[in-house]
Amino acid sequence: MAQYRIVSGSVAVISIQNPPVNALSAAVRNGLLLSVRTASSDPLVRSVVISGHNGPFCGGADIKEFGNVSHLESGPHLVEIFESVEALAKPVVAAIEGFALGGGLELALACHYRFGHSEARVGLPEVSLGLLPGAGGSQRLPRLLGVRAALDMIVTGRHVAAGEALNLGLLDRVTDGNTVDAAVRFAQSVEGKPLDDRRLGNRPCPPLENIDAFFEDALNRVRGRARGAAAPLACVQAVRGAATLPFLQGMALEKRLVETLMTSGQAQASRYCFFTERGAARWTTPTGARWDTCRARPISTAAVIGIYASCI
Ligand SMILES: CC/C=C\C=C\CC(=O)SCCNC(=O)CCNC(=O)[C@H](O)C(C)(C)COP(=O)(O)OP(=O)(O)OC[C@H]1O[C@@H](n2cnc3c(N)ncnc32)[C@H](O)[C@@H]1OP(=O)(O)O
Repeated sequence: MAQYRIVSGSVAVISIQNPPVNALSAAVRNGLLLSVRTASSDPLVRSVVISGHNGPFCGGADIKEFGNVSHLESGPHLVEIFESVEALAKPVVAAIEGFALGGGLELALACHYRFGHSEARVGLPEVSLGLLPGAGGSQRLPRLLGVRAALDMIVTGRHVAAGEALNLGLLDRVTDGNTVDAAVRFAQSVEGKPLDDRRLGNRPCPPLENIDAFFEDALNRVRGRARGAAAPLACVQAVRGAATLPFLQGMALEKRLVETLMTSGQAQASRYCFFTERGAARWTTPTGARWDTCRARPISTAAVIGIYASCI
């Protein structure tokens, strides 16, 4: 779901509500697109803030829906939602608390401004799921950060802390206080200002010297580390597309690459690992004891069982 409310007379606050990580399930995607359209058509609304309900901004696409066509198709595609956000004629500010990961960061990249809490972290960890950021992230991030920093984030999938994200230019501002309140005040201050420069889809990628050699080297390094994994190589190809193609052609390349990865055995196995690891952490004995709640019993006597064979 997405909650929609108007604050301070002119700011629409859209809040993603899907605990525990505010993943972008079909219901959230439907709510988000409807809210964006409502904000667009309401003449009283002059700016928009997107946040996560009760803490985290968004943990990304709903991984449970992957491989389930009927779930995926019961909501709009992320690419369509993010295009509507970016195209909105009113400033949109992402208010990031907790984390913005995968599709969550891709949503923030479609916003015109990004505010983060000082303890928030952001990242595009799709590669760990055998995927690439397939909702515009592979095309928008290089346009914002430049190829080197974007490629590093996309190929490693690492989580970046707010301070580093601010230095990289990924976040526009960081606050220790209430992120939504700060974002609302800022949104009001930029109402009516031009937005063209703020739309990453409109920007060219910052130029890079010796582009062919750079990507050849990147592919070789990734090939050496990837041990047969397809996703890291596809990530390099997609970022190369961002550096060399117009935005829409880059988006088409990203789509082709992610569609191939999504049905691969490697992606299916990675999803299985994701949920199994979390299941293992919840495992209990039949009495309900868990690794983190039980205590070792004291040992008072011990015996050694076995055969001792000495060499003569
Ligand atoms: C269609 C376009 C093509 C591709 C686009 C892909 C874009 C994507 O967004 S892919 C997903 C990218 N996101 C991630 O990889 C984030 C995965 N999640 C995490 O790393 C962590 O869960 C966390 C968000 C950092 C939170 O960690 P923690 O607080 O330690 O909680 P957990 O125990 O890990 O998770 C709690 C609970 O939430 C479930 N969950 C987490 N993330 C997702 C998700 N993205 N979708 C669905 N469910 C998610 C997790 O399984 C746990 O639930 P259990 O019932 O306990 O398993």
